[in-house]
Formats: sequence, structure tokens, C-alpha cells
Amino acid sequence: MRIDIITIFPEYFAPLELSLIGKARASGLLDIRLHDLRSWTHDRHNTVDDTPFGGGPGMVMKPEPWGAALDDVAGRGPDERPPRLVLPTPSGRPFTQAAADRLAGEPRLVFACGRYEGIDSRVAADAALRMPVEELSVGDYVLNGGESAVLVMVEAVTRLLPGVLGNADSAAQDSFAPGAMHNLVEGPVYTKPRVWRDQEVPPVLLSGDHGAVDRWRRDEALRKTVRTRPDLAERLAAEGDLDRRDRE
Ligand SMILES: NC(=S)c1ccno1
Repeated sequence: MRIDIITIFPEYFAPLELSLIGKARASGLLDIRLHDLRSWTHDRHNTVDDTPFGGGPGMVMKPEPWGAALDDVAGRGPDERPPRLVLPTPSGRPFTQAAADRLAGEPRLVFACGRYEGIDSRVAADAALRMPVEELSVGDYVLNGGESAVLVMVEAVTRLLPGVLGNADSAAQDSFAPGAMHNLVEGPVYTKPRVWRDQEVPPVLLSGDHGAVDRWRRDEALRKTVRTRPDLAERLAAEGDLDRRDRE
């Protein structure tokens, strides 16, 4: 997978040199390219924003630098498939595990990091003439810019690529993973020592009975989901999963 990130703060993405994503880039599994939006400005101050039409506080990112940057970065050959452009914004559709799974199947993603009050809305409309465009939100809160959100999305998406995680099975057992963990969050996990500050590891985990361990883990995931995510529990109940799973 190739990922292009356009931002006025390329240094924000230094963490993508680390750990599993860093290793995947070094191995060639993952091609992440950073682009400074100011490279597409031509005035002496490298201006990327201006006051909003209609008045109001803050500044809006100018369309010209974004248009030129996307023309260059997201441009493609006549027989090449266009990349998918992702715009992180509080006003976007929720970025969920399902969205991460879907985006992990894309050969190319371009992330546009807005700042200030956002990017002139004509940029997304213009880009949509040439490529699929998605506005996605990592949560119902406002950040100072899209960079933190893109770090989150890139990590959630790229960890699903074959070969990135050490153990390919672990993603399937994560909270929200499609299949067995759909609409479920993970329950408690334990490692050595068996007793720590008078707290014992649940004996079933030491039993060697894999069926019993699987059932215990599912029950604990259900309990945790009911306790911390009643919204997901409602969905499970509506799908009849909660009842069925509860009986298992
Ligand atoms: N919630 C998201 S994605 C965001 C982007 C910028 N500010 O908030």
C-alpha cells in the first residue's frame, strides 16, 4: 500500500518511522510519503490560509495550494486506478474498525490534513471529479488539525495489512474485529506472574482447556461490552447476538 499525507507539519508524522509501521516501511510492505503543503505556495510567506467568506472567527485553508498539491500527489497515469482521498474532519462519517478494514483494501490512500477552520470546501468537490473522496471523523471532538487524526487512521489501517502485525491472528481477536468480535470489546488479559499483589489470574486461563478459555473470553468480552459500551450491547441484543452469546 502507498499512503500520501499532505500537511503543513510533516514532522508531526515522525512516529510513523517507529515500531511495526516503521518496520513495514523499511521492508517495502508500506510506502508512506509526506508532502509539505507549503511546497505548493509561491508567495514569500508561503501563505496557506485566509479569512472566511461570510465573516466569522479563524482562518480557512486556501484552495489553490491544495488543488495544486492534490493534482501532483494524487495524479495518475491513464490506466492507473485513482487513489482514495481521506479528509479527517469532525463533520465526517465515523472512522470505525469497519472503515479501517475497508481502507486496508485500498492500494493507495491520500490523507489531507486540514488546519485552522478547515479546507475551502471547493477542494473536496474538485477532487471528487477525479477520485473517491471520504470525510471521516475519529471522534466527536475537535483537534487543532487533522494530523493527529491521520496518525490514528494510518495506524488502524496499516496494522491490518498482511505482514505488518507479528501474529496475523491477533487482529481477528481485537475489539470490534469483524466476525467473532463484531460489536464486542475485548475482556481482561493476563500474563505472568500468576499471583500479583494478592490478585490471582482466573484459573480457567491456566486449565489448558482451550474450549473453556474461549468461552470464558467471550463471556468476559460480553460483560465488558455491556459495562463500558451499552450502545454496542444494544446492537448485539437487536441482532440477537447478546441472547445467543449469553447462553453459550
Ligand atoms: N475529529 C476529527 S477527525 C478532527 C479533525 C480535526 N479536528 O477534529
